[in-house]
Amino acid sequence: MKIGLTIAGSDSSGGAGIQADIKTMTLNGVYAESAITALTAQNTTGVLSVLDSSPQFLKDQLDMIFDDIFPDSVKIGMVSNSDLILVIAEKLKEKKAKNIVIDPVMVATSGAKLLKDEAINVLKNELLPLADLITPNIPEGEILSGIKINDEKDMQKAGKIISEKYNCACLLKGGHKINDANDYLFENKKGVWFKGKRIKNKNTHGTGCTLSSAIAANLAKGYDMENSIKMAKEFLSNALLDMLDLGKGSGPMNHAFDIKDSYKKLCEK
Ligand SMILES: Nc1ncnc2c1ncn2[C@@H]1O[C@H](COP(=O)(O)OP(=O)(O)O)[C@@H](O)[C@H]1O
Ligand SMILES: Cc1ncc(COP(=O)(O)O)c(N)n1
Repeated sequence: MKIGLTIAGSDSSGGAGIQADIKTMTLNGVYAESAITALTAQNTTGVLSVLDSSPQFLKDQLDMIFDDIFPDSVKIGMVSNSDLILVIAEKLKEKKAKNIVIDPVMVATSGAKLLKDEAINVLKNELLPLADLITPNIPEGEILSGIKINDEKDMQKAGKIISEKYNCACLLKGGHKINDANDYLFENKKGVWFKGKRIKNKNTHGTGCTLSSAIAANLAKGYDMENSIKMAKEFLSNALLDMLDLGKGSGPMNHAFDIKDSYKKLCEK
């Protein structure tokens, strides 16, 4: 059994964060471990409050994980302050973690800020250089590249800048209304598009978390970067296509679309 680790925040509504990551890794055939950076009180309409883990407690979680069941890949999501970012950077280096996927979560789909302004430079200088892959959305891509992104040409420029700056692969995600949900990978001096049909579904809470943890699961299983992304995008599209409709805002997807019949029976009991 291959092992995936998610280092991220808990989403009380279950659609994003740690909860989305564990479901995604599990349903992609990988055993999931978790180190929780923060508890959020949130639902599909927004984030009410956030309780950060202490740096010492995050350190303890990472020690217990790495010293026992060593993960084959690591996905990092919401980390709201610089002290926690520094703990993660130090531990990833100390433990020689591999296959590191960083989703540089800054703002939730609902609009809530999940990364403090003071932490952006620490994220850029200490954590991103450790990544094998960074998966920014368009607004995050603008902050990391320093350029405005208005079309697919700009996505290509920004993806190249980010990849070269942090010496890793960069998957710039096009979910934010620029195009047909096409994502752009820049890796080893070359770019490739992952085409996606935009699905008419307002329930996109947790798409970024789901994509990055599916990629991490595939890397854990030994797939290369391009195939890991291709399969992860398929998984995400299928979860969106299931048209689950929960909550008053932008709701979660159905990660368990693939086991629907047996799952449905369980739900009916
Ligand atoms: N309506 C949609 N239909 C199909 N794919 C989508 C849709 N919205 C987002 N995606 C895909 O979901 C993934 C996450 O993208 P995005 O929403 O940009 O990230 P984030 O959740 O970090 O803001 C990307 O692969 C993107 O192309
Ligand atoms: C704990 C946590 N982590 C990440 C996200 C971002 O997810 P999304 O941008 O898809 O809302 C979130 N809403 N909550």
